[in-house]
Amino acid sequence: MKKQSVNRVVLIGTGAVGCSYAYSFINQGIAEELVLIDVDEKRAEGEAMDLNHGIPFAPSPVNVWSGSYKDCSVADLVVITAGVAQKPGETRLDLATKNTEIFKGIIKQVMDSGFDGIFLIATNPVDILTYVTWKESGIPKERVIGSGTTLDSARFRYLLGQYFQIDSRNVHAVIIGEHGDTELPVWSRTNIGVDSIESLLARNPDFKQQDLDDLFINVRDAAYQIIERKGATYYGIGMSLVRITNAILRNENSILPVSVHLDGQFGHTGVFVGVPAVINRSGIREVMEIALNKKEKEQFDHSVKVLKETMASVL
Ligand SMILES: NC(=O)C1=CN([C@@H]2O[C@H](COP(=O)(O)OP(=O)(O)OC[C@H]3O[C@@H](n4cnc5c(N)ncnc54)[C@H](O)[C@@H]3O)[C@@H](O)[C@H]2O)C=CC1
Ligand SMILES: CC(=O)C(=O)O
Repeated sequence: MKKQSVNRVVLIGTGAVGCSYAYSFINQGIAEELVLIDVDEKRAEGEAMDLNHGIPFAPSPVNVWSGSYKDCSVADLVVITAGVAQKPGETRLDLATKNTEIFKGIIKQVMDSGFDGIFLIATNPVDILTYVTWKESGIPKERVIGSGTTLDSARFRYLLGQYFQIDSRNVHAVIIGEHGDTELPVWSRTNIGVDSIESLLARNPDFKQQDLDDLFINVRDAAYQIIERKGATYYGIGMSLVRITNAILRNENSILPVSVHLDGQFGHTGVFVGVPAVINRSGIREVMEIALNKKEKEQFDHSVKVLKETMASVL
């Protein structure tokens, strides 16, 4: 990978998700350069102008401009949020064919620039589009990352924090599998601070398993609930993408549940799916093959099966 003194991130897709990412990116001061690209060039230009007007209030200097695919040549990270989003009633998997076509065009243009950095994908269905990015780009799998179940896990931690009245930053919990209808909570590895869910339920009769089952349904269906109310979701994913960007650019070795290529881990190969992984400046340092109980393993296998069937239908 190239060496340079400043970090450059190129964002492709300046719609609701892309701009929420850009806004959060600037407010957290995480890199020196942010390039905006959209098929709607005027929109990208307008967003760059608007974002630049907030820079006097940013924590550190950042250069934002609307650019072209040539700007990817020396980029450290290309973040893709371009494509179509779900309409009320649509699933994420319904977007697979259309967004795969859009991605083939985008990835070709990025690679034609000479790009040799890391891809971070958010467009849905994210596990499928991350696979498409890997296949079309030829970039090593460690440098192709999907947002996976990072947002779902944040929703899960937030709701668990509300239920147990504990700061969600002290809630250690992950959702794994498809970022979509077949995702699953890893209850066997969920801790509130240093306490397991099992011991919390055993100690306090006010906490009930049924409430936790309902809580997970609200996590799984959160996108439908929000899209039904306001047409799209974007702030949560914007902040999730910035969290992953930080893990990469700051070489954090952070563990986040992202969409990664499995090479035998969890008994699967040839699929991108959300599981915990260690992320640093090289991309995915390693996939964390956490132990799952029997029910979790069955649910995970089903989720992978659905992803593989969808991949077979679009590729
Ligand atoms: N991974 C996750 O957790 C989440 C993913 N998403 C997904 O993110 C994607 C974007 O959603 P929104 O921003 O709400 O949609 P949007 O419609 O607001 O923005 C999409 C942008 O992509 C641009 N675009 C379309 N084709 C393009 C191309 N060929 N090249 C460059 N730009 C192109 C459009 O002009 C538009 O500005 C959707 O697929 C959505 O489902 C949304 C929320 C969470
Ligand atoms: C739209 C979407 O994927 C989400 O909010 O989870």
